[in-house]
Amino acid sequence: MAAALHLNGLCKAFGKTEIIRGVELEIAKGERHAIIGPNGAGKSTLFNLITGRFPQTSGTISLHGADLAGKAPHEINRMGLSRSFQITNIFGNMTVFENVRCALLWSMGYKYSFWNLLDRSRALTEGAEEILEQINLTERRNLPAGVLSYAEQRALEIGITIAGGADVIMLDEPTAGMSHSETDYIVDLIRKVTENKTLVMVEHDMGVVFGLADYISVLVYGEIIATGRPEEVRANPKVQEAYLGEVLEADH
Ligand SMILES: Nc1ncnc2c1ncn2[C@@H]1O[C@H](COP(=O)(O)OP(=O)(O)OP(=O)(O)O)[C@@H](O)[C@H]1O
Repeated sequence: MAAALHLNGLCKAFGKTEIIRGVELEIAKGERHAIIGPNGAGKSTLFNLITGRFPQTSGTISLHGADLAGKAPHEINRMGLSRSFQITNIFGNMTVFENVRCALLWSMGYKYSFWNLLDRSRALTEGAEEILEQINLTERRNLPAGVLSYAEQRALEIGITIAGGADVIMLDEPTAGMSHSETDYIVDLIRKVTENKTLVMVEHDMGVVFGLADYISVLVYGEIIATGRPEEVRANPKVQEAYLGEVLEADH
């Protein structure tokens, strides 16, 4: 079976500066995979390459075996990959329910185009209600999204990301700026909504990474210096030296 995501010899240069330098990475279907590494290592760039925001300089990216070369972000989204943004994507004046419904309409509308209007409207409403339930926002459904707490807005953002049923979910620093209790809440939510899906996330909080990820890849200066199970990565001397030693010390 093809990997959910396969990066092969992936490179990206901005002008003469090589930012991603020959990344090889295979993420199996159903795996929760975290990409960690120091600031400026290229994690966001890697995300932007996978999601089609930047074209790669060389190498290939495949999603379930299909080459993504030349595909626009919305095409990649419709092939089953959905990402969240560090900066929130929410419409503050629209209700929580409308935000989710709108995301569903956008990402699934084309599949419904042959349905009649009433069935389509009913399916969208039911789909949005299901997502609200999953992200624990059913009771907040009629509030303008702008009045939700920060953690609730991030939960809504995750709901918007999973709307449309993508099976590869990419989250960029999902717990950035959160307190411990908010972080625990969002981690539980991510675990729940990514059940049976493939998760790729960039995250700086090592508690989150080690608690959630099945596999971790460490990106340093545009190269993956290690990939493995959390305990293998933690014990890897190269990783300790390049990144984790410092971060884990800072955490204590
Ligand atoms: N569009 C661009 N043009 C030129 N250089 C860029 C561009 N985008 C990113 N870079 C450079 O690429 C390098 C990697 O940046 P990137 O944001 O991918 O790192 P990161 O690992 O996500 O960092 P952080 O953890 O701080 O978010 C940085 O030196 C950055 O200045």
